[in-house]
Amino acid sequence: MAQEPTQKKTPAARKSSTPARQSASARTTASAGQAEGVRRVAIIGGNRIPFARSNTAYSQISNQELLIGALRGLIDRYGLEGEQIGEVAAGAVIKHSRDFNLTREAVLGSGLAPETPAYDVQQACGTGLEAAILIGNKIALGQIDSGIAGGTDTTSDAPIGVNEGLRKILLEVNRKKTLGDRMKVLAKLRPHHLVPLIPENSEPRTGMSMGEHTQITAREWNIPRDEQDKLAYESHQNLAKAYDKGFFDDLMTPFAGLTRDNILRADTSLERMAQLKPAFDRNGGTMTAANSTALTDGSSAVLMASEDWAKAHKLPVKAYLTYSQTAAVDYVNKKEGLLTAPIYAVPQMLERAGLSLQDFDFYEIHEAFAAQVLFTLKAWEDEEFCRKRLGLSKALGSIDRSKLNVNGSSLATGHPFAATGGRIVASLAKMLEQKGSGRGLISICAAGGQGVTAILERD
Ligand SMILES: CC(=O)SCCNC(=O)CCNC(=O)[C@H](O)C(C)(C)COP(=O)(O)OP(=O)(O)OC[C@H]1O[C@@H](n2cnc3c(N)ncnc32)[C@H](O)[C@@H]1OP(=O)(O)O
Repeated sequence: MAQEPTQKKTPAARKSSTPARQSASARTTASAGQAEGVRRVAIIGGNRIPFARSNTAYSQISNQELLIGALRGLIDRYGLEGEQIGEVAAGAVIKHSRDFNLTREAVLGSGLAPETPAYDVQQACGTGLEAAILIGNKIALGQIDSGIAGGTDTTSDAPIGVNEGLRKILLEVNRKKTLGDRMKVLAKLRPHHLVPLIPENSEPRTGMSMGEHTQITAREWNIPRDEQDKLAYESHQNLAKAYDKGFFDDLMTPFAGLTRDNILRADTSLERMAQLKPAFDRNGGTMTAANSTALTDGSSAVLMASEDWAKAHKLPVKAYLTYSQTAAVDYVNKKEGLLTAPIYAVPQMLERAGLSLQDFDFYEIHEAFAAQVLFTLKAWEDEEFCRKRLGLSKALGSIDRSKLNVNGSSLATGHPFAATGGRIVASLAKMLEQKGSGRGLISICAAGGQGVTAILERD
């Protein structure tokens, strides 16, 4: 990497400069060395609806209905009909202005007790995981005993805004009291005012899409096309196998005629993938429709609780949320890679947990793009980068790739932005339950140069 170091602080210096964040976000709760008065945060289980390629099965369905779909399945699975839950935190990355508190509206339509408080969270693609961390911290501190974290997104039903000129005219019309005055304002209307504002998948400060940003970082890290295609291919194979062995039977409820993610291509081949044209840079770009996530509609929800609440409800605990960490990079002035923040968040979290990168049974690295996963792993293997940029004494090292995204990830499931965190938390908790004990790492990159990471454990 040619860029200048941006994080020169030693881990100790970092620690003293952000005391409040450490206590609140780093240690949600833990089995060992647990702070007094901090409770363990149990993951009871999750539910999602099958994810759908945009403009397919859910094209006529709103975000609110999608979120209700995930909540309904969770309510049925865990006997929560009419139950008052401590809090529900969820969100959508793209929502209509009418959905000012989308989560509350979804709760009112879900079958949970109407006295259940609910609110929206927004942390781009990290929304679902951030919601789980929020709920987890409140459970850990004894502020609530149970909670649901979730997320939903639909790019099929994306809001279309009126352009600035028309908006100003309409507001002015609204302020006028007489018909005559209103007509005078309306007379200012010109054809160009009718051009709509279509939502864009681009960063407001650069005007570049996430794919364009990521293609630049992929090039800086020399991530070959065939490695990206292979990762995408394996994601599809792993997801197909997970369906075949019934992994999703108690993690998913059919919705609007779908019983499986319809982005999954169990029959794709590396040869077919190799033929695809670059999607974000025609001049030698390595990222394509196959090794990038497709635009997706879907939702997810995860039930979390204190151990006492779980016991009282006779609900077994699948895993515990023990650590979390968010980080951000300066992709505007320092030109750091837009989706590189998890590269920083993970070592900070590991340091606090007293763990190494190799101390995990499962790695769930959200596949925003295959290249993002690959440059994240490459950065952790790069001694110079780890010393200069992460303030470490040596490289974090490699992971055992057979433990990575073993039941498929976003390239195969799709990525309805805010729903991805809930999908991953629920799947990982189940993987730990199936294994009997162990530890899993979650890493999610997000727009705005941010990253949200967490650790789940089962003892
Ligand atoms: C923090 C974050 O998470 S950032 C990530 C946020 N998400 C994004 O930015 C979304 C990025 N993705 C996109 O913008 C779009 O999906 C794009 C631009 C990559 C591709 O869009 P499209 O060109 O509309 O994709 P489309 O589905 O039509 O696929 C194009 C071709 O690839 C083929 N294809 C797609 N996936 C595969 C696959 N796995 N195997 C084989 N062929 C495939 C399709 O069949 C299609 O072929 P055709 O042209 O012969 O019909």
